[in-house]
Amino acid sequence: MAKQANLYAFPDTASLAPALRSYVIQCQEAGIARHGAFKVGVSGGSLPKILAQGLLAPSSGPHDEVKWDKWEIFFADERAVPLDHEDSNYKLLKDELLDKIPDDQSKPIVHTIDTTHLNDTQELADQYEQVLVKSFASRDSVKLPIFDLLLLGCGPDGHTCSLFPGHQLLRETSAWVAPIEDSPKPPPRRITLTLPVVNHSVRVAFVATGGGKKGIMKEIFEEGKGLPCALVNEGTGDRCSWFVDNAAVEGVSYQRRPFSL
Ligand SMILES: O=C(O)[C@H](O)[C@@H](O)[C@H](O)[C@H](O)COP(=O)(O)O
Repeated sequence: MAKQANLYAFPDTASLAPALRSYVIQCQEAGIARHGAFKVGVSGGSLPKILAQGLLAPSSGPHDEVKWDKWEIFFADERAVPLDHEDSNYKLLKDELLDKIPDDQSKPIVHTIDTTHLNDTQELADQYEQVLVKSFASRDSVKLPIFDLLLLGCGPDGHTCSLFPGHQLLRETSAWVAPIEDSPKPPPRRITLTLPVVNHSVRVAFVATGGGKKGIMKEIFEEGKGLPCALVNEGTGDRCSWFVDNAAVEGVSYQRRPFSL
């Protein structure tokens, strides 16, 4: 049987966050061992807050250190808005996490969109793809960028990044970063990593919490039906891990795994 996504369920966010921290640190160490840096993509939603809960906690020792100076942060998707706009995923990450990193610690490199191209989402996407090209070596020599980790959310319709159910963007096979002008969830104009890039990541972690998620979690894990989150599960197998609370997976028939590294 093909290897399947890991489902880790916790009683609440307070117990999920430290496990997510351990998982992220493991990915960080693997990235540093591979290429001297940790290249991570993040999305918006509730993720930055839960991530901050885990990552800003005090270190329990040398094997539990967040090495911010090695981090290169990218956005799995971003809205075509200024960086200080309420809809900006960068602003969300900045407010929830980046601004709270203590002053005596180094700061990560953060790759934001180039807001001079906000009026042209194709150009915005192309420019962001060039940021990836520079960081992951030239596009000619690298077929797809390989993130050490993508940290993603799951929308109530099963979307992830800005890849929405039934949207033609799910069939994109060439671009690394694509524009979308008709996102069913506002704001409509965004850019997003494409499905091949997501599925090529060394590891993918979803964070989904709250009882509002259980209907869509049932669909993703029991039926699939081509939902974007299910396509990532299928494309990444056991490289994919879900960090959820019990409420989000109540009644979902899929084997939970005890969390351990
Ligand atoms: O760009 C967006 O529309 C949101 O960022 C979205 O993709 C979010 O990640 C999911 O809807 C999960 O949201 P929650 O984590 O808040 O449930």
